[in-house]
Amino acid sequence: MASSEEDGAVEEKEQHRRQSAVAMAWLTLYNITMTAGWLVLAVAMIRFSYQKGTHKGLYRNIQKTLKFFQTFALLEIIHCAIGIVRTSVLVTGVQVLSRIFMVWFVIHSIRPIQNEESVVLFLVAWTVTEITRYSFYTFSLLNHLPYFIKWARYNFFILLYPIGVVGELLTIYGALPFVKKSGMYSLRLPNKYNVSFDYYTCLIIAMIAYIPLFPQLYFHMLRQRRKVLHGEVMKEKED
Ligand SMILES: CCCCCCCCCCCCC[C@@H](O)CC(=O)SCCNC(=O)CCNC(=O)[C@H](O)C(C)(C)COP(=O)(O)OP(=O)(O)OC[C@H]1O[C@@H](n2cnc3c(N)ncnc32)[C@H](O)[C@@H]1OP(=O)(O)O
Repeated sequence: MASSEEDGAVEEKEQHRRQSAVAMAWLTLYNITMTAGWLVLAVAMIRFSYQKGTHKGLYRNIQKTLKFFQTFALLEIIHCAIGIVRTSVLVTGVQVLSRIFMVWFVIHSIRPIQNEESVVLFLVAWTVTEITRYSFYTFSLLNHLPYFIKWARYNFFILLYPIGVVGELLTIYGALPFVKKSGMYSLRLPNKYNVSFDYYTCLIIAMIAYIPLFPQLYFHMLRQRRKVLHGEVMKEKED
């Protein structure tokens, strides 16, 4: 009896070990792919600016790569939900979904704003952040993390986060007149479903949502920074 219980425990441990190995292999592959994707985007942005000397047309030039890799990041919510990554589903969900919203429901959908300077602002902030973040995860998983990458991961965001947010908010703000004029994605009464939806109001609500949500993400990163760079033990994780 005791022996069959021991066998069960050994079997369970072995299964757990195999599952973590698969998860680690998948995360390494995922992070390498994402680092490469955002690097391709950075090179394309630099090359475009160098050749054309203007930001006009930049978004159209890089849009396919941006859409692909930012949409692929939806997997991060799944990584948290299934527990292969020790991060809150809520924090990751807000971060990833707000980006998806920007990419598909703002820049992709509202063409007249694609050449705004504010788009460049958040594109640069996102790109530098993601190259640093995914290379940080990759090197950490490979147990060869250069200090510079670790430092960059937990310092760059201090400036890049506000820059990205300002870029996003200015872009949404710039889109409002076009949305109002075109009535896009809106449903007016009367209609056969008997419901109304106003995309213009939805965009204003999204902008207001930054006020409570962005500080949560920023303070989360500041806590991570204290933990990783200064070795402080956080109450959050102990609980
Ligand atoms: C749907 C309608 C929406 C309407 C709008 C609502 C408004 C919302 C406002 C939101 C504002 C967002 C603005 C934003 O888009 C602007 C920008 O991004 S600008 C550029 C600057 N940005 C940043 O710096 C982003 C920083 N954010 C992040 O890093 C993450 O997204 C975040 C989830 C916030 C934090 O990351 P995390 O908690 O994962 O921190 P760590 O990196 O320290 O990792 C914690 C542990 O998890 C392990 N981990 C995580 N991911 C991976 C992975 N892919 N592979 C391997 N391991 C991973 C990591 O190693 C840590 O492990 P451990 O604790 O064991 O060390």
